[in-house]
Amino acid sequence: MALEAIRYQRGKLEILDQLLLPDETHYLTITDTEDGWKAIKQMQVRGAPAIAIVGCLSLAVELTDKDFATLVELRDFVEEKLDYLVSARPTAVNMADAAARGKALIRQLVKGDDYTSEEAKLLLIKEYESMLQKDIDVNKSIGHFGAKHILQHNSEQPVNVLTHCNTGSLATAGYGTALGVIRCLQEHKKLNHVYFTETRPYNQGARLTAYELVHEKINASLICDSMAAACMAENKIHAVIVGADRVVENGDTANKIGTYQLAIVAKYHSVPFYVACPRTTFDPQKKSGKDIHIEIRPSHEMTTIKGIRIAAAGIDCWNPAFDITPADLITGGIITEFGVFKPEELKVKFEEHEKDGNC
Ligand SMILES: CSC[C@@H](O)[C@@H](O)C(=O)COP(=O)(O)O
Repeated sequence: MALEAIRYQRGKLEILDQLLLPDETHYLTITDTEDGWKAIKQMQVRGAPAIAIVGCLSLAVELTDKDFATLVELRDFVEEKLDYLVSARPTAVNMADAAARGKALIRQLVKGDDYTSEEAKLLLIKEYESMLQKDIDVNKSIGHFGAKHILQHNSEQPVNVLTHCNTGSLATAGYGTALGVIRCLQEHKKLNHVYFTETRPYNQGARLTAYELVHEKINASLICDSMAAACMAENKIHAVIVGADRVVENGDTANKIGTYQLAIVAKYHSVPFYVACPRTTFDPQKKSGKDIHIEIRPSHEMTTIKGIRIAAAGIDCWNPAFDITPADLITGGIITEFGVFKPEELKVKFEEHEKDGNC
């Protein structure tokens, strides 16, 4: 059975508390945007697509039983809540993208003046509800294109891959991005072995990816982040595949801290380096990685594990949650729901699909 990280029915939202995994399976009830904001900030839900889905569905549940006297009142409420949700975690762009689309929809409904506030509210709720299935469909396309590309470059033989952080069912509505590619390779019996990093400091690899890989019975070995170079030197790795929190116009990519060093090591060992992400992770407003705001997380996420101190008391910490991988290190390509593209092609490719009404 697939892991269910987000449970939703109209007016009711529950998320699997990822801070308690793998030891405890506990679903947390989200009743409004304040609960949604807190769950995102504290990383009870994390991963760029899942952040956007939970943020938007937290607004959907808050709206369900709320009445608005006018369309303008509804619009002002929605816009304020969306801005609030975007502020929870600044680097991942998917929530900001969903907020911009939500605002555009509500403004269009207000302008047309064809709906009552109740009807407009319902349209927005339905839009956000559709994100769950859309995300799964998008991830399956990413999986398909990524697996196909990797196999074409490896004579269709089973491959060994290396991944970082958690990009699977827990980070999305289901299936996953980089982990979706791995899942697809496994489904086609073309996956030999997965090496994956523990992903310090918050151990999304050791806690969450390990949990998913065990659940899916995928052949895999956990490595410490510091073992990646030795792993590539000693084992034949056919591809490194990671997710993304924000890809900007020139293809520079923000992803979990440690991604940049993996890309450098991959280049040194001539291993193709892939980024797997949906269109909603692309931010054409920002020109290069230098323009991306990197979230700095609290020190205790480095100095303690489950409340137990592992670093000397009193030490200062620098704890950026993400780093930037320059486009020229993304040598395999960027795997999207529309195909695999070179980083510098991405903007044009997405514009073509937008024109065709696919985005
Ligand atoms: C499909 S998830 C893509 C990224 O969001 C993922 O690789 C990542 O960096 C997650 O970081 P996190 O800090 O756990 O939210």
